Amino acid sequence: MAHHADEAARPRRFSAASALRGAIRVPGDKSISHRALMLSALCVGESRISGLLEGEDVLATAAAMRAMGATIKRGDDGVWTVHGVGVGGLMQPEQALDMGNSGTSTRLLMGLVASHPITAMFTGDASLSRRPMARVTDPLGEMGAEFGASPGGTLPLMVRGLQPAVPITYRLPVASAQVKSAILLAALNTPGTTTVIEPIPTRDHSERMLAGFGAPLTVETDPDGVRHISITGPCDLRAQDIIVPGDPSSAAFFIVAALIVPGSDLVIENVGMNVTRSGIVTVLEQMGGQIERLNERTVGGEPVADLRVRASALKGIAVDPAIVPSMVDEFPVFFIAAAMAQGTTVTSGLDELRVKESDRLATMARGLEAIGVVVEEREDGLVITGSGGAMLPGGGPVATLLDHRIAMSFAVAGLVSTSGVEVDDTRPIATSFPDFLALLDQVRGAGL
Ligand SMILES: O=C(O)C1=C[C@@H](OP(=O)(O)O)[C@@H](O)[C@H](O)C1
Ligand SMILES: C=C(OP(=O)(O)O)C(=O)O
Repeated sequence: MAHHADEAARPRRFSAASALRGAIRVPGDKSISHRALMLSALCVGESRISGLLEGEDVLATAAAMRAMGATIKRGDDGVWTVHGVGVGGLMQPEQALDMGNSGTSTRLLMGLVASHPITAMFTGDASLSRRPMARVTDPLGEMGAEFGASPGGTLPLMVRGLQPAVPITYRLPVASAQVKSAILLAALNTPGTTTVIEPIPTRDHSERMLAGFGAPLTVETDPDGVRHISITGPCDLRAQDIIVPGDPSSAAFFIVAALIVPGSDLVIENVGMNVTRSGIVTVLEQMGGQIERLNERTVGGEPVADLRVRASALKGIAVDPAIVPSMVDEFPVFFIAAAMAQGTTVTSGLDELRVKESDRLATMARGLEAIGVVVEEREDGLVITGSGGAMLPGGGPVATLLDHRIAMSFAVAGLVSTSGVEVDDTRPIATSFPDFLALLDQVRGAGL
């Protein structure tokens, strides 16, 4: 797994672009790709996955599932085949599971290990080793798993699973699809009914895919609108053919780029439009962004559309904190859109951004300052004064702190900058979007 420690940083200057045009396709959804590999590895028989994201985070999940017994291969046609071990059949990995930069791999796999009679050591890069894990070790500990963590409860962390594990009813204290999913995955091999109570809805890919694989999963919404998600285990999963739709979080960089680069008219094909993920489109439309949904359809049990995005005069807004979970990873690039809007954009309720690959509120605030944007950092959000469509001054270098989304966001900012934006390291982009730079070069036209 790449930790980038052994090679030099790869800085790049991103300069102003002329109109973005044409049609592009973004790679497969990262959240869905992780889950497709994990669930396929828990079936007896062969599953086939098309459109799998081949980014470093997903490859970390593939390597871990192989280390626990699954056979996972990529065909020359890009389709992945997985021969699983069956629920209950995970084997003890011989070496530490290297999770690289990936929070999703780490937290979901801890759930799987928690209800198997195996012990696994989880390690990761400097960014992942700072991220909080108590949010998963607390509920998984209630189910009977044991943990040996570094002081502060961070990686490296040892997980000893229990079989049979104990079913729990757990109310999520943070809005986190990773925590919800870790518990649901542990529930697959746990006798009895495990219930996750989700007061604030988060991405529901786990629920959709578990049901698709035949897990006995029920979702009930109580009179207060709170979701109760239950699985009764132990249960078998049935091997599937899965098509992974394009990642809206990756599409977001091109949506924002096309909105802010004058004269742009860009089609982004095959973008996942699950409402638990599409908040960025809603909010950009509220700001005046012209985003047309074409050819709406269902792919692999998920809603998908092609998006036609045209350059638009954006207006600053106050973003409703209720929409935050459906665009939690899109705030870095959203802040670039806000920097180009007319007026002030106010965001709040973004505490979770402080515990992502970097502290995304602080990292974005410092980067925006470095390129001449007026920004106020608050405890739970940023307040950004937009340029009203005028080019941003530019500058840098912007510190990306091992955070792929920071690197891509400032690459987009460079497209509307007078003097260019220097990004200190583009290597982290491979975490989620290995083809990002090639696609950007494809649509950006001639630099000024
Ligand atoms: O479940 C998932 O696939 C993810 C959930 C989110 O994290 P949290 O659950 O920590 O909010 C998101 O930020 C991450 O990129 C992917
Ligand atoms: C937060 C992210 O991922 P993870 O938590 O899987 O590292 C992300 O991709 O923005």
